[in-house]
Amino acid sequence: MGLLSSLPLTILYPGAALLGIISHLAIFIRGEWHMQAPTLFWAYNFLTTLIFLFFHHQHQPSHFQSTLFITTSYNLGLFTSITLYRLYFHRLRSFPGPKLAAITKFWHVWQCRHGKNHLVIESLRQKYGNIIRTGPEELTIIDPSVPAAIDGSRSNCTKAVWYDFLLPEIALNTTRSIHEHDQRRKVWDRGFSSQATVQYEDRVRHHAQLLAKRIDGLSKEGKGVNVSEWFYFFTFDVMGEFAFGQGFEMLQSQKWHWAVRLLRRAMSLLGPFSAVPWLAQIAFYITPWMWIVRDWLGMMKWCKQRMGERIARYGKGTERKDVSHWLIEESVKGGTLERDREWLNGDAVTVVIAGSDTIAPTLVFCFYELVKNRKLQQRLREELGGVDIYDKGELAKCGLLTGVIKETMRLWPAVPTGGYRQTPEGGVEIAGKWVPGGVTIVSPRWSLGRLEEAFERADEFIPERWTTRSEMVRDGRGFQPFSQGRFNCVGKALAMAEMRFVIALLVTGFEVGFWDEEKGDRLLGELRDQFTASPGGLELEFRRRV
Ligand code: HEM
Repeated sequence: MGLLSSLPLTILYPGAALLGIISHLAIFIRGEWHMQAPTLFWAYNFLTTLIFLFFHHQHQPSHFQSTLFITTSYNLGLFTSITLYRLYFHRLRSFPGPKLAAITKFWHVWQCRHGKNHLVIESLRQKYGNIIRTGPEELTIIDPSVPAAIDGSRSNCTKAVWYDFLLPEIALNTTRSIHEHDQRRKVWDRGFSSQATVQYEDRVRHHAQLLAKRIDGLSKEGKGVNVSEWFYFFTFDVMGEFAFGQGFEMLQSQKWHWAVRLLRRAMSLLGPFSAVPWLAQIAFYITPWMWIVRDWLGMMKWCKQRMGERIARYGKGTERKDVSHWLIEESVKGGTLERDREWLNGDAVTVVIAGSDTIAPTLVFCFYELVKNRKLQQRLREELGGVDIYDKGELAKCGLLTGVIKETMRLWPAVPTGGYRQTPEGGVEIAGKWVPGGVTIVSPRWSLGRLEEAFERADEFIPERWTTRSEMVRDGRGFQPFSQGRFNCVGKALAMAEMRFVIALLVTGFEVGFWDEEKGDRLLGELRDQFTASPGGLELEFRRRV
């Protein structure tokens, strides 16, 4: 510090700038830094305060100004170096894309401020083609071969930094360690074996019937049904039971449960801020009082308490088997219940979000398509006419029903752009291009489903492409609504069975149309991509069939 005071400011400022350049080239250029964000934040603040106090102590008349100039010089050096490097020397510099996106992910945050990442990427595709540099270290590749390249059995890709977003919470779908994931997945697979899922089906049916009853009630009162609420009430109630053996009782109370409300508000954070996981770390550690962070932490606390109660019920003979039963059983058997508490809490939240926030939007969009095309609705009803809809096997054989669900998932994917992967250290060839290691790959289902080279009349809803008109699927490799490989959806079979049953129950029970002036404008206009799709409101008329 003595040296600092003897140096003239004309040397001090360029010196600070040089230090900025050196810290980029020697330190920050390597590895991942997002998890260190809170530490760096405090370290920078601490050093700035130290410099300020030093100048103050030296009775410098302009100690505030000198501190400001030193820190600004340092940051100028650091960020100029980062900018020049990312634009002109980076391994991805030859890939096309917006210049600002190559410099900083804040560009993406700004573009996604309204939660429309799926449309942002579509417009980039129109402008730059199918391979776009959407971040300093990120490529978005819209090609049917990408899902297999990043998730297929021969892929060595791992989950990208995005999955650290929710740390310190840990869960099956967020851990980035392949070893940890595979160990945990074995436990989950037991909870989703055919023997286990048979026991959940009763609960799905019970809640679906309650949903139909509520819809019938509203119809008798001459009211429209906002399916963007009711389908969520249904799926969250079912998944609450699977996770904690206790639903949210929204179908009963006919209103949002406060914890689900918190969860959905907190999920909106994933829309714009998915691009900058380090900012989420700063928010979690430094500003836990911020409203949106508070929502998330409040919801987590609620889930932890429910999981605590669920554990207390384990083995008492009164419990009904749910997903948690299998997760808890594994920990009890291994004598690791206390050690596994973080996993159990995180996994419980995963069941709730992964199971409800995916099925609900798929059902909403499915009914949107069925009311737009009443003839299709009628044909579906005819197909279901002679079928025992309570027989899962019979329903699975209904080609048009499955076609309608698949076509919904193609055009309106529940996970529109999410599922980011990171290339392995040695790099990998994707869509005919060599991609170096450590690069995030985005393979957006929203755009893949709309590729004309993969689907004939790609923008049209034609369920027959999955049944009698298979020539309309030119290249089906890109259609992976449940993902594939080791990270694929563990709840796929359950989800398909659940969706088939609810659709069959409602289509055979009701004539469904738009309510009043409704045309679906809000549904699409307010649709947000926040890892899962969050549709706007959709008011429908359900008329009980005789
Ligand atoms: C329409 C329904 C569903 C769709 C479209 C869907 C889609 C997906 C996708 C795309 C992934 C991969 C996500 C990623 O790469 O980060 C995934 C993973 C997962 N899903 Fe689903 N899902 C659905 C329903 C369910 C249900 C009902 C459950 C369970 C109750 C569930 C549980 C999970 C879990 C636990 C994972 C993580 C698997 C792992 O990392 O090993 N999903 N799902």
